[in-house]
Amino acid sequence: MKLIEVKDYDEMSQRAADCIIEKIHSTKKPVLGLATGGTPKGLYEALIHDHEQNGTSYGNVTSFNLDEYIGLPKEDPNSYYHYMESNLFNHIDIPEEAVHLPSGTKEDLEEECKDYDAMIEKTGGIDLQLLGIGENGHIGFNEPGTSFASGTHIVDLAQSTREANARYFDSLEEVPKRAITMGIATIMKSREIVLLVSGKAKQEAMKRLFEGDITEDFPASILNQHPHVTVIADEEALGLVHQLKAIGQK
Ligand SMILES: O=P(O)(O)OC[C@H]1O[C@](O)(CO)[C@@H](O)[C@@H]1O
Repeated sequence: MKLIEVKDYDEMSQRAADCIIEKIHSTKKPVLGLATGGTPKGLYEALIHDHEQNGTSYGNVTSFNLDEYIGLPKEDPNSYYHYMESNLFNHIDIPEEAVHLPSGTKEDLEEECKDYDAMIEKTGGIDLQLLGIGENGHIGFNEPGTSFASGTHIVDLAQSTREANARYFDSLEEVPKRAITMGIATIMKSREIVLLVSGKAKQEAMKRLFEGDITEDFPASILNQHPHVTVIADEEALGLVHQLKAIGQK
């Protein structure tokens, strides 16, 4: 894994935007894997700014999001579909038919999982997958214990994940208990992965990631086996990693 150490959230967002813009310019029909959560919001703002100022076009881009809550329709303000529209898609020129999120409202969710993986394959696979990380090491909504062989699937959300995401809802009770997520194997098939990490709350997760033990108890650890991962992390997130290095150098 390549590590880019940055000062703070804003620098992380700009560096990540640069990676994506470069990918769009250098790829004929770029396929982007996109993420939600608090972490990529600044990156999306930077992409919108660049689109407005420099005219970077998303006319040839196809996107696949990592995950969606089960039971929330697209219009729900807490659905990830709504998040993507308001934080990115409504402000760039990506064609409506080119954006994909797994649906959490289909009657046959098992079929939706299979269709989602098939659709990614059909477009030729993901060129660049953006990831955030949960404090427990989840990527997408793949909670600890998820099989590394998993394709897109339905998950029961960990209580800690529901609590962390309750800040976006009126109450914890309103946070859905299940989600549909790209699996670990789906994510690992991406040709390139960019993991964004910011803030003190992610220190422990960064320490575990860079310690390098690969275990399903810590889903992000599998990234150590991917040939092309860039981690863009800020000083706060790297606090414990720096301490580890300092101890190793003594
Ligand atoms: O970016 P945040 O809000 O810290 O969330 C981290 C991770 O948790 C999720 O929001 C899921 O809980 C992911 O989408 C994200 O990558």
